Amino acid sequence: MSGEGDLIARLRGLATHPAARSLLDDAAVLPAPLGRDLVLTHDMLVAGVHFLPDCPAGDVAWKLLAVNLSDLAAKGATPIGVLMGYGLTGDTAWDAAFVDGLARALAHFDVPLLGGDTVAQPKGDARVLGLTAIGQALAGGAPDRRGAKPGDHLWVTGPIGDAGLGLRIALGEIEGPRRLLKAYRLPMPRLAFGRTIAPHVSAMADVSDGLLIDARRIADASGLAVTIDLATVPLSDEARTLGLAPLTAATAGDDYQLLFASSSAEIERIAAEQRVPIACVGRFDQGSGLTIVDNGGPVALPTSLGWEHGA
Ligand SMILES: Nc1ncnc2c1ncn2[C@@H]1O[C@H](COP(=O)(O)OP(=O)(O)O)[C@@H](O)[C@H]1O
Ligand SMILES: Cc1ncc(C[n+]2csc(CCOP(=O)(O)OP(=O)(O)O)c2C)c(N)n1
Ligand SMILES: [Mg+2]
Ligand SMILES: [Mg+2]
Ligand SMILES: [Mg+2]
Repeated sequence: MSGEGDLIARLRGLATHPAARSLLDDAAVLPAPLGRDLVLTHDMLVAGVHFLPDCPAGDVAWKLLAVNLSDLAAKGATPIGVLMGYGLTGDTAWDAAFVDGLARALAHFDVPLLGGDTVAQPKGDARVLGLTAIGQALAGGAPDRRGAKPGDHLWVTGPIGDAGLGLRIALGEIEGPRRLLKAYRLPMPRLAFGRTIAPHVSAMADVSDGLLIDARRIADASGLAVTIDLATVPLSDEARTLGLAPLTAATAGDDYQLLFASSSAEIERIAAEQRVPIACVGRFDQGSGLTIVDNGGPVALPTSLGWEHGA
């Protein structure tokens, strides 16, 4: 396999949904879901920024799909299709492994590849990939980051911090169980949980950049203050064994857990029913900004609350 035509020929084998028009047309044509809002998101992955150059191509394909589906999960949406942007670097074995991994990921989430674009990247450039995910909101609409109310609790699904440790394992900085490496390379978007709790939240986002920074974004968007107790950040047993500090976990990012504001008693019932670990990590109040405490005692804010590109 080499070149644009060959890659598209391979992708054609995956794009079997009629809306994809066998990747022979200028665009995909998808019937609009009747009476439901469309949810649209686009996230990119760049080698050296989001994944290490030695990451297996199939895992990169999984992550490209999963991080976008995580944004849909945060809107309580059901995926209905994706469009992919692909940069060719001339490494044809990598391309073939990527397509195989993408096929597995699409099948796992039962989401059709509808189209995309393929371009050559200048020699030596880091690999760049993009994906647009299209979802269908629940009949009640999609939760917003702007809807938190004073007195709402801040909840997060767990664990938090495993992916950050997985990155350190991938970098060879520490040794640790393979499950942590997988948390970094193969995130699992919380689609089913997001869909079920969406009607019971006042605001929701996924945790991509870090628990603290993403919580502050919900607070800022809602015009409120948020207080987070580090003692309640849900760490995995493996992370505890490795001595992960809650503050490190809460600023590491790459978690792809759901973070939401709610005052509903339904939250704990749904989490127990779906066996999704959740933790109440904070609370929204009148005011502005982020305050962190540890078991109620004051803690100074770190200089960085999480990942910001170009910062
Ligand atoms: N280059 C861009 N063009 C248009 N909108 C953008 C661009 N980059 C980010 N956004 C928008 O800014 C908002 C925040 O982006 P981001 O932090 O990447 O969201 P998320 O963490 O949900 O992926 C989203 O509404 C996103 O669609
Ligand atoms: C090689 C490597 N270095 C560092 C990181 C850490 N990192 C890079 S981007 C990022 C935040 C998530 O990516 P972003 O593109 O900001 O996703 P979005 O917030 O748009 O969903 C994190 C935690 C990583 N994932 N891989
Ligand atoms: Mg984004
Ligand atoms: Mg995102
Ligand atoms: Mg980000």
